[in-house]
Amino acid sequence: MLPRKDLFELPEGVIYLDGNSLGPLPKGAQERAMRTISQEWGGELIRAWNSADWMSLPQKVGDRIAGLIGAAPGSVATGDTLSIKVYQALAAALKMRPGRKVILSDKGNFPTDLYMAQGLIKTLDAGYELRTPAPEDVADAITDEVAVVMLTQVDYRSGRLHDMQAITEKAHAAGAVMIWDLAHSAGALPVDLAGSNAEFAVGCTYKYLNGGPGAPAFIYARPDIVEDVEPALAGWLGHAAPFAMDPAYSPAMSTERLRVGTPPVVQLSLLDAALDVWDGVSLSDIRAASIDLCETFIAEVEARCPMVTLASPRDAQQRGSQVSFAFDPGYPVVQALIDHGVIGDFRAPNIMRFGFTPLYIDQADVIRAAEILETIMTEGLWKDPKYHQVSKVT
Ligand SMILES: Cc1ncc(COP(=O)(O)O)c(C=O)c1O
Ligand SMILES: Nc1c(O)cccc1C(=O)C[C@H](N)C(=O)O
Repeated sequence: MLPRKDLFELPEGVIYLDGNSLGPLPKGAQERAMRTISQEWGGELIRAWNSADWMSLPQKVGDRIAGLIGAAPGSVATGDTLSIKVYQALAAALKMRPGRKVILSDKGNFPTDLYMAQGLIKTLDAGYELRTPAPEDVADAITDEVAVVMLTQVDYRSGRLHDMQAITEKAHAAGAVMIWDLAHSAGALPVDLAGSNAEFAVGCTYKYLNGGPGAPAFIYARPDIVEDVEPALAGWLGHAAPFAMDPAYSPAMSTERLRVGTPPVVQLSLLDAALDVWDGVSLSDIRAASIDLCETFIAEVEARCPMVTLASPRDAQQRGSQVSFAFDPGYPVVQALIDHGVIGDFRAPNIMRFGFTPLYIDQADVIRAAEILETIMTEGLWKDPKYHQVSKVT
């Protein structure tokens, strides 16, 4: 059943190992976006909110994402950016634990998650503290001072996987609220969000869900607590009756209260079409194929390139759907790889990062990518000065 390369627009001659940063364009998505623009917006104008049912699109897409992360229909809202959703989840979670002053994350978390916590702490000015131990020390750092544990399940740099079930249980045993960032999990591996019992989860849709650059983010609130969730950003589309235009805010009685303003309709319809590639796909099959691809890549690269060091967990069960290698200087090596048709990316200070997406990457791609890396390393092609010019986006 896998891979399903024919469902994607992939440029000829490119091995794309960066779907963990920006997924490729699914074939139906372009047509759907064009239809939304020309027929719905162009032809229907404002009537399209009803005639094309734009108003239901955020919830419809939320339900499709819910199906991919082990959440119940109605428990996932879409819109805004992941940074905003992190802020909302954290602000709501802190309100649920008055008297506790510690936010626990880890020092490997993606910068925006940490910045959101730092910014919120400053805004609240109520003595909150952000603690960021090493990822492997998080479980031991969960104490009864902790209000919220906020972690990204798969570390964006190393691919290290937190044990969602065990950490959530530990957080709850200590009386803390749990927030998971699923940016590098949704569409990458099976997630049992409802089974984990976490209160909140957030994520983006432009990586493994292939929603395109700037695609809307998502937020989950556990159904049994949602009516107690206090929205920090009380936007009109999170109101129980937006078109009542009531000057007083009254939140929707569902995760919809975590919506803020007007949904990005073109991106949402594109994402809706992009999610079609998951029809009939089992995430357990994806996980098994992803592990095979990662294992092959590690074995091939280690056999061919002794100068690089594995910077991801060696145990596949402790790793998401990416493999990182450390090398100094990694940046020009990645630029040379891109120039030779293998797209991965570089993360400072010295990480060469490769994402494995079984929907459109197969074993032959992985072996070819390792061969090209070997040529670049053994022939020193990366030393060419043109690969040392630093771009804005790495
Ligand atoms: C774990 C994680 N959180 C947040 C973000 C970014 O959030 P935003 O979509 O708001 O840029 C990323 C990637 O950019 C990420 O990997
Ligand atoms: N969101 C991105 C962007 O707007 C530009 C370049 C990269 C990104 C990313 O998503 C980076 C990604 N979260 C990472 O894991 O590094």
